[in-house]
Amino acid sequence: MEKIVILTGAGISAESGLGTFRDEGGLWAQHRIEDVATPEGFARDPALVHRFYNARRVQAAEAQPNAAHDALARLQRDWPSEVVIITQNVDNLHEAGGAQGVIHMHGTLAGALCAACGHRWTAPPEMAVGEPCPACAAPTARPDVVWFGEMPYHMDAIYDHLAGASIFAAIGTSGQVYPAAAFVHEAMMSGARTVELNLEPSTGASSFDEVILGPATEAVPRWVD
Ligand SMILES: CC(C)NC(=O)[C@H](Cc1c[nH]c2ccccc12)NC(=O)[C@H](CCCC/N=C(/NCCC(=O)O)S[C@H]1O[C@H](COP(=O)(O)OP(=O)(O)OC[C@H]2O[C@@H](n3cnc4c(N)ncnc43)[C@H](O)[C@@H]2O)[C@@H](O)[C@H]1O)NC(=O)OCc1ccccc1
Repeated sequence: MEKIVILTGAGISAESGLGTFRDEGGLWAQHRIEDVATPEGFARDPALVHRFYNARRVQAAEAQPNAAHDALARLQRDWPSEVVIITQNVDNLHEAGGAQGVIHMHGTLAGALCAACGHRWTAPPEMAVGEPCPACAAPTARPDVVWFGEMPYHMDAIYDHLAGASIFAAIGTSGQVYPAAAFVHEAMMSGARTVELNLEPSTGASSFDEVILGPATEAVPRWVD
């Protein structure tokens, strides 16, 4: 039976009230990537970075999954074969929508990470500079997210899933950040049928067999059902 692999981006959470990165007034319009989403930025000004992620953590905690998240969870339940969801998003709206085993390749807002010993724990709503690690007590707690220049999480598992995909779908992503933006090529190489669902054609739209345009809360349930 056909294995489905799905990659999601900020666009799937936009209608849940979580800003995307590159759209008008998006996160990157308000903040310089270099300052808030790089290890160098964190070393330079950890207070600024914690403020950025604390605000997003509080916002994400109040957000509700939308019809697109729900539809993917339903597909996972009803499809007779494996449906794998890989997300670039650091919110947990897929899980809140009922999805299982979601692969967070860029980490999660809900997690804290010790930059000294690698210990992970549940992040408090507001992380503070110098927060001690519960394992080694080093004052080097950081958000458990993948910053630019850092290796994304679960890459081996992701490449295995892409190699076995019969259907690859990219939903709500602009296709501008790597290695996620290259997953469509990995999937095509293993003979998968590829479809993009987005508000507008992404940077990599021409690489897909099919492009379905529209808001995720309309396009995704229609594609699933
Ligand atoms: C800017 C870009 C050129 N730079 C990179 O890609 C860099 C460098 C790089 C690596 N390889 C390259 C090759 C070429 C060029 C550059 C590179 N990549 C890295 O540094 C990565 C690490 C990148 C991760 C950075 N962290 C993020 N997030 C976590 C933190 C945080 O969230 O704060 S990235 C962050 O931005 C990206 C945003 O993209 P989208 O989610 O697509 O969001 P965007 O706003 O752009 O687009 C939204 C889309 O939705 C649509 N939309 C809007 N509303 C709706 C709606 N309602 N319905 C449907 N669609 C909608 C819009 O039309 C739009 O198309 C996401 O990945 C998101 O996680 N690490 C790495 O490469 O390690 C080595 C390596 C290499 C190979 C293999 C293994 C390792």
